[in-house]
Amino acid sequence: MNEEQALTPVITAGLNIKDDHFDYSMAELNNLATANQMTVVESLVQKTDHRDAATYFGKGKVEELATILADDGVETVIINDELSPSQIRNLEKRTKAKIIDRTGLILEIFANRARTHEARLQVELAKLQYQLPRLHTSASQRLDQQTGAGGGGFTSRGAGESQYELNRRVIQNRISHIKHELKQIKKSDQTQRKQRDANQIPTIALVGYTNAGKSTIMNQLLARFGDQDKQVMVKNMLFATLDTSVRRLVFKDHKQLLISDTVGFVSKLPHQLVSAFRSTLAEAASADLLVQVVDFSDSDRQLMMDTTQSTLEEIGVPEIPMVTIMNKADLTDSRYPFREGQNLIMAANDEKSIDALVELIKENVFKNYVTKELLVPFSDGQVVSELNERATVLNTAYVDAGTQLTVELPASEVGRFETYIQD
Ligand SMILES: Nc1nc2c(ncn2[C@@H]2O[C@H](COP(=O)(O)OP(=O)(O)OP(=O)(O)O)[C@@H](O)[C@H]2O)c(=O)[nH]1
Ligand SMILES: [Mg+2]
Repeated sequence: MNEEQALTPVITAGLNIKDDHFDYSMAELNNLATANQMTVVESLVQKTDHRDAATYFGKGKVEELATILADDGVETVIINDELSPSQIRNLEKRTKAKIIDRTGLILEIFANRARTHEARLQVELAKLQYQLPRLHTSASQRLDQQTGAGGGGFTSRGAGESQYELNRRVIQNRISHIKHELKQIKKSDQTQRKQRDANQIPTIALVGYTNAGKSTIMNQLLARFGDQDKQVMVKNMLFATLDTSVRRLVFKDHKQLLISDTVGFVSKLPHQLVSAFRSTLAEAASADLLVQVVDFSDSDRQLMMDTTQSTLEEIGVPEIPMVTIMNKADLTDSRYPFREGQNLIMAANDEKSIDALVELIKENVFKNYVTKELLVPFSDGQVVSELNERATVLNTAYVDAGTQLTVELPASEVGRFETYIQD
């Protein structure tokens, strides 16, 4: 992203209807705006007990908003909620500004940030689904049928079809086209995952609120146990990661696992994006262990953990064992690394913390491992190489009858080596 790009000045506005977390969600809205190359000039809040059906804010507040916009010379307003299409239209009419609701803003961030083909398709799909009910039906939108204007070039208008109907049809066609393409991608992803499952390498997934430090932790693990060249992007910004990256970690004892870094969650996730998340998080859904990363230095962390939990449920991630990492402890007074059952207080940039994290992960992922003594005749040399590759060989000795090994291996694998096991 071009850091030099000019920032768009905006005013953020919210309606507080007895919401205990209102200040938090307004602060988050401002961060979302910042993440979308905007600069928040002013924030406007109305405390009320209902939303106005026509203009969302009450009449007085709308006037106040229009005055502030004129005084500040700002032309864009971001609203902390999903508005109905007519509320957006009415507000635009009365304020003469461009109105973007929270959903629209998050969709814009995703659209600007998506990199892979799949992520781009997912975001386009979400945007089209958001646009569909927001198409204008007013008479002014009905263009002369002979001009064929605005038809997108690849479809022609049927007899008696209005511009509105045409736009609708173009969007619907595009939606089914994208859905089809996504299905194909999903199929090949599933094949890849099946292959990984067949390789029996356990997988873990980093999940949690946006900006908690998932990618930073991924990179620290890669630096020590993976491919240094395969680092992922870290940024102090909401939604730095949008695509899932899967990497391999190999520990000194030969045990290996696959780790995936995923998109972060945010409160009030637009429902149009839920399926985009579902597909991005398919890696998490099939993981053996979820590593929830929490920003321990944030006073709203409980809310973030609740959001993580409800988002995982919403996108249909099944009950998978989870450990919780209280990250960024260096910004708190807490002692770290500090382990408490399945929780760990740590800091991503602290070596001892990473050691403790690896220990916690290994305990959970490799818990069904057993240690066995094996005697492999020299004639079965390939078994020794297989064990060296796939199991943790703790000791090797050569005796007259063959190779004697002490190995640690998954209980599920024991059967395959039954004939060599000595007891
Ligand atoms: N002080 C401190 N900062 C951290 C720590 N871990 C991560 N950060 C910072 O927090 C910011 C966000 O880190 P990321 O790793 O990008 O967070 P993420 O969870 O991947 O965020 P998304 O990709 O947006 O979901 C960056 O500026 C990191 O340098 C930590 O333990 N201590
Ligand atoms: Mg990230």
